[in-house]
Amino acid sequence: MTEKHTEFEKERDRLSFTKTYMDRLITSQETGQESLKKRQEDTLENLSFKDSSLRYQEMLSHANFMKMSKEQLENLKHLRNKPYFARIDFHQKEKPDREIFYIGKTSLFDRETQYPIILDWRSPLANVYYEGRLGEVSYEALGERYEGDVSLKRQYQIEDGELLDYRDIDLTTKDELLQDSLTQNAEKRLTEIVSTIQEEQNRIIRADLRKPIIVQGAAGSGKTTIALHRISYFLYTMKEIFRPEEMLILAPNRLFIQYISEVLPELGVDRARQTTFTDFVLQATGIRLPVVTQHEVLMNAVEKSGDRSSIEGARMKGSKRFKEILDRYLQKWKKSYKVEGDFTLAGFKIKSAKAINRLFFEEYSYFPYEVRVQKIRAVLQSELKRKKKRILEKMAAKYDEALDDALYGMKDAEKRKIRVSFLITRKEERLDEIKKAARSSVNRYMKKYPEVDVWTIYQQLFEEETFPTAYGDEPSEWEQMRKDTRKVHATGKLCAEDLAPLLYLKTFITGLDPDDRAKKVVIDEAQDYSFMEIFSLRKAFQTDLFTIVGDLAQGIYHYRGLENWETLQIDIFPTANYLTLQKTYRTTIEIMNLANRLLDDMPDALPKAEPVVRHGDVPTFLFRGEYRKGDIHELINDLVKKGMNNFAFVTKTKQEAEKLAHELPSFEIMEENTDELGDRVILPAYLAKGLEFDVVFLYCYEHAYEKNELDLKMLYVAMTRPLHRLYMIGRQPDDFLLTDKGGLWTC
Ligand SMILES: Nc1ncnc2c1ncn2[C@@H]1O[C@H](COP(=O)(O)OP(=O)(O)OP(=O)(O)O)[C@@H](O)[C@H]1O
Repeated sequence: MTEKHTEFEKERDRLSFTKTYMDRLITSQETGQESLKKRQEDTLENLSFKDSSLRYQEMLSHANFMKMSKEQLENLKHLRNKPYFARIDFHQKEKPDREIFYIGKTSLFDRETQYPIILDWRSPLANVYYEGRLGEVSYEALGERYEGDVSLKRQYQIEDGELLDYRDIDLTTKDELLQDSLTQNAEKRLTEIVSTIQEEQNRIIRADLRKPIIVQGAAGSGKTTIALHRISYFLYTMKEIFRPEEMLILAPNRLFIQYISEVLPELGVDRARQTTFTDFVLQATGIRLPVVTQHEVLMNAVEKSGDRSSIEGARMKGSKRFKEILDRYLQKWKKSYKVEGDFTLAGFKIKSAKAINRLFFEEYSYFPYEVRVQKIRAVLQSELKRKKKRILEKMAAKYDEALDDALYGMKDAEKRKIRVSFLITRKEERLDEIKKAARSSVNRYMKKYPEVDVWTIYQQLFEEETFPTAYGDEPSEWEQMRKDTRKVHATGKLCAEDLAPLLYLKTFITGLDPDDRAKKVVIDEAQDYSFMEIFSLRKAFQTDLFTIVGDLAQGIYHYRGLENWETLQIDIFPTANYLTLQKTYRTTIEIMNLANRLLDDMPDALPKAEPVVRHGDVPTFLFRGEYRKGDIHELINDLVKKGMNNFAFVTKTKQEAEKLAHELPSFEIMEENTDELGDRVILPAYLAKGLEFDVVFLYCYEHAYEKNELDLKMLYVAMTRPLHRLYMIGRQPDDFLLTDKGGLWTC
């Protein structure tokens, strides 16, 4: 018997032991659940309306427990088919022996000895598997540093609970598991990659969780995937402090949310909130108006080239300069909260205007204006309550004194009678008046504060008289932007670039509702965010826990988006860790080489993406005139036979996508709000961002790509979408900036 064979047997035994242990757990959990269910049914049957709330609470906690163990049970059953994917042999310095640890998606402990049968991939010790190779290593857990020696790293191929193969990784072997996983098709959209996380990716997932992180990563380098794995790691490490619902994932569009949704449960983060920046701000501000999207602005500029005003407007409203304008406007608006006149009751001072203003402008200065107002209301109410009694007593005493004077000081009986009766009635009336006034005095006083509606306040900023006071000595193009904004607002719409300022004003004026708050935020495709957007999010959530991932080479909204990451580091997240991802996993060397050439013509000096060694067919140009519909279908059928599952036609503009949809009825056109990504789709390049397909056809009808920054970036996005094949169908190679170099069409 060979050594490998004996070892294989041992591994098979180990897998069988793990599965048996899991089976026993599953059976005991199922029995436990049955008895819990029975108990619940009994309680329900015997429950009457007279039962105490304690009984109901007991039932509720049973139900919660059942839910929890049901989830655990489902997890266990799911894991049983692939309990672990790797093993490390680790000899910790202080310990006498080497220990073997199996690493899987979640941990499993021996109930009696508490020894880990499986280690969670997110556990500190598992880091040793992802970091570096064999030999001396160290890891940190609960603030302690442990050192030791890794003598073996082994990867397993397990399917349906059966061990198919294993491979040992040493200094020379390449990661075969990774190679295997990359040759698969995009049948399941985005997947979890816990078994093949690479060293540079692991560093991002596990980078200091208390600090913000900014990641510049090439197309296909795993930014989206890594950001989601980082949430999973975050929740695992910080489970005592954070709940999944407190995480917010901001995606570029709804299509993308649907695209990532499959991987979230796999990583145990499906309860994290996922939305787009637009939807989030509309929800947080309660504004229900249609938005002129940035795609519309972009398409307007692309399709009707020449109209630059909306692009210019977007650039201004996304800038740091605009934040300063808003700050000035807020300062001015804040002044309207200064009250004049003391808060009194029946002429008695309850609180002076000076003291009230001090509360607003000094003591409560950390709160949004409206929260300060509510706090002042509460203070006035409580002071009124405290002082009202004394005022009534004083008033009653004043009348009683007058009564005494009348009773004992007036000699004329008739006059005395009239005076006494008047004073008694007046006293009652006056006391009633004061009590009545007390009921409404706070409300009346609070009317001194301005009425707020963030949308109205924002619109007022663009009024002819208001704007100059906020924008100071800006050049005249700001005046054009002001007029353009007014025009859009007059149609009952708002521009995409209005959202960040609205969120900013909302944060300072009213603050976010508790339901809208988040404690950790992930921003994907961050290159397309403007300074104002990221700044407003940082202010709104008042946390530094941001994971920001993006690729400047894909910044198709560069006119409004971030030009570089330093701006974020300097002005928004000074403590941020900045990391890069250069290796790219999605596509083949041939496709990436072609796409990489576009980077040479881009204004920013961006490093080229390094494809992980995977070869494929050379990208092909097809003349549209010669290539008819029938040919395309034939080509697709051929590719299906070769195992390709999903296909996308990517156009430069939306108009072209619509035209093509008429020609290819078996393909579905994708819109911003489409929430299901099909297997045969047509979409413009800006919507393809972040997505991937087995095969991509770049299609040009009449809108060819030109050598300007926007087109280069759109083409780069489009070219980096395929996993396996790239075709370009157009009138001429130049439509895709291709030139003939030695018989090969290249960019
Ligand atoms: N370590 C890995 N193991 C296996 N597959 C990986 C790994 N890293 C990334 N991938 C795969 O590479 C592809 C690209 O990943 P992802 O979409 O996260 O990249 P991205 O950087 O966000 O891309 P883009 O910026 O182009 O949208 C996905 O199919 C992902 O599953």
